[in-house]
Parts: sequence; structure tokens; C-alpha cells
Amino acid sequence: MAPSSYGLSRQTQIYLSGLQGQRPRFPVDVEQLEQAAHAAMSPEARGYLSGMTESMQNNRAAFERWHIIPRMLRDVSERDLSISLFGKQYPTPLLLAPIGVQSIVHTDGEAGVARAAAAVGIPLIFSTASTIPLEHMAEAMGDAPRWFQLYWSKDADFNASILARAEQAGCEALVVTLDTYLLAWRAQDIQNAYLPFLLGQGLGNYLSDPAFRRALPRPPEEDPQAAINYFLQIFTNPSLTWNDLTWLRNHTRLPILLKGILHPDDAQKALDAGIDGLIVSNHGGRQVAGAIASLDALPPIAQVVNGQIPLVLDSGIRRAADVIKALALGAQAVLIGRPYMWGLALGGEEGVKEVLMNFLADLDLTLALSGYRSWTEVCADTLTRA
Ligand SMILES: Cc1cc2nc3c(=O)[nH]c(=O)nc-3n(C[C@H](O)[C@H](O)[C@H](O)COP(=O)(O)O)c2cc1C
Ligand SMILES: O=C(O)C(=O)c1ccccc1
Repeated sequence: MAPSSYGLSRQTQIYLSGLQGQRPRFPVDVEQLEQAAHAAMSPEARGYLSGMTESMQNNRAAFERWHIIPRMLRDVSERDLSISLFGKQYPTPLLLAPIGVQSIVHTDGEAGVARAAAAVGIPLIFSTASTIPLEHMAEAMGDAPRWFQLYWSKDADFNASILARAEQAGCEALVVTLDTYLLAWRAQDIQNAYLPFLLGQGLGNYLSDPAFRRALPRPPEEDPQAAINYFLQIFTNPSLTWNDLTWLRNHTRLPILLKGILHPDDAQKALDAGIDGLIVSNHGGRQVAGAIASLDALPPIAQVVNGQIPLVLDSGIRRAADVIKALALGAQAVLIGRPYMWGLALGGEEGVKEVLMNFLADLDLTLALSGYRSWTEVCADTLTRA
């Protein structure tokens, strides 16, 4: 992979545009970006995207308890930000988290995010709960890398069918989300009595699926309500256990990552089951109020896993320094969630692109200024406890 120059070229381009009187169109500072995006959204979409605020603050506090100790005079003129996962090379350790119902914040929705991810070169994880079918997102991305996230439903035929479709659409890995087998008590959504599926949003993969359609009394075009009801009936499956993972292995050739692992004993169970990777995540603080911050869960999990399989972290990644902290504590990659949705809410596809290009520039410069040329050099010594 070519040495990185994300940072310097982006800075130069922005400063030069400034000479022509042009300023960035969207807030560069991530807190201001969030505020501006919140102001641009409907109260229902804002409530849905935010979820539970106290668990999110817990995630942020965990990042703030670690500080980077920059190192000097180490020739960082050429940098390589790339990583390799499951035998594939990716340009940076960033991927876009699977986020359902993107259509509620902007009409560009999933297609806009897919085009932006492909343009910027950050792999995208398709959510099962996308408003458009995964094939449409794949088409919008050309050859750019994508993974698929599965909400493991009660309908085995649908599960098998959607896994085959994801493989067919060029997804390179399968993320199985374990922490959302019920939707949490989310006060804002309950207050707004708002669930996007009831309005037909987020059902693209279901309505287009032959197995799902076979289970309906009439086609969804004739009887949308019956389709929504069936979706609500099968969407999640709280009866799953570790034994069910064999079914998955028999239905996909892709590497399997489990998303939502927070306890080292669960990490051990995943290793015993022959799982290929873990996503250490508390679902962006959206499921269990008072859950451990994912960054705090990472070191004990990294100890158990001991390099046997890749670890990915999400929940609270907001800027480059957070990525360095996660990698120093044992992750090989991270997922960005809400920040790209804020870009989408403010500027559709262009907004997502801008947020991601700023993130990459920050990542390149912060890695260099911390004294590192590549991720292999980042380790426990990189950080100190605040
Ligand atoms: C609006 C919204 C929808 C989400 N939908 C999904 C989903 O469909 N599948 C999934 O595995 N995770 C979903 N997540 C969780 C994200 O994948 C990710 O774990 C979380 O957003 C990361 O935290 P961050 O937003 O702080 O970066 C969703 C998160 C949000 C904010
Ligand atoms: O809202 C969520 O956090 C989430 O994961 C989800 C669940 C179902 C459909 C879409 C998103």
C-alpha cells in the first residue's frame, strides 16, 4: 500500500481554499458536528440516533482516562496506515459500523453512505436493517470493500437466504450482532412512540428476500401491514445459545465476527467455537444502560484472545486519538458509527465524505505526531493512564 499523505494534502487543500474565501461546509470539530446534525434532524430521528445518553458518556469517559505519550525524532516522513484482516489488506484500521434505517436522517440514506465509503476508501458494514436492499448498496460501491451484519432472525430460511445474498454481493466478512436480541427500553423513542419499521423504513432486505416473501400470505406490495407484522415477529431471536453458532458456520464461507462481546469469558467461548473475530462493543451505549464501556472491556478480552483472532472495537470512537488508544489497548481495527450519520444528516453523501476525509487526515497526522509510522509500532507503552 502507498505511504499515507491524507493529512498534509487535506490540510493544504483546506488552507488554500481559505485564500479564495472558502471555508469547510460542515463543522470540523466533532462536538460541533453532532450539535449541528441534531439541529438538522426531526425530533424522532434525533431521539433514535442518540439512544441512551448515559451509557454513551461512559464510553467517552473511558477514552478520556487514557492519554497518548508522543515520541520524538523517529523519522515519520513516510507512513503506512494499512492493516490486514482475514488475509485482506485495508487502507486504514477504520470501518463504518452497521447502522440501520439510515433513510430517517437524509434522503440519500444508505446509497449515499455506500457511495461516500467507496469514494473515500473506508470499508462499509451493511446492516440487515437497511431501507434499501444490500444489492443496491453493493452496486453503489463498485469494487470497494464491504462486510455484512446479520440480525439473526427466527426464520432460518430467511437467515440462509440473506447470508447467500451477502456473499453473492461481494461481502468479505460476516458480522453477527449478538447484543440486540431485544430492543432496549429507550426512553426518547418510547416518549416519541417512534419505531421506524412501523413506517416501513429499514425493511429493504426483508421485502426483497424470496424466503421472507414466501412466508407471507400475500406479497408486501399488496399487503404491507402483513409484511411489517411478520418482520416484527421474526426480527430477533432471544432464544439463541452458543450451540447455534454451528448453524452459521455451515451456512457461510465468510469469516465470522461476533459483535457485542464485553466479557472475557464470552471471548473464550467464541474462541472455543472457532469464531474468526470479535467486535468489542456495547452497541454505542444503546442497549444496556450502565453497561461497561467497550474500551474498558477491551484489555481483559485482549488478554484472553492473545492474538489468536482479530479484535475490533466500537462505541465512542470520535477522533483519531481514540483510534490510537483502542489499537494500543489491543484492537486491530475500529468502527465509526454516529459521526458518519451526523455527516449524512447535514449534507447527505457529501456530508459523509467530508466527515470521513477529515477523520483520515486527523488519523494520519495524529499517528505521525505521536511518533509512529505504522500500527505495528503502537503498543501499551504508547499510553498512560490519566
Ligand atoms: C441509529 C443506529 C442504528 C444502529 N443499527 C445497527 C444495526 O442495524 N446493526 C448493528 O449491528 N448495530 C447497529 N448500531 C450500532 C452500531 O453498529 C455501533 O455499534 C455503534 O453505533 C458504535 O458506536 P458509535 O455510534 O458511538 O460510534 C446502530 C447504531 C445507531 C446509532
Ligand atoms: O437501533 C439500533 O441500535 C439497532 O441496532 C437497530 C435495531 C433494529 C433495526 C435497526 C437498528
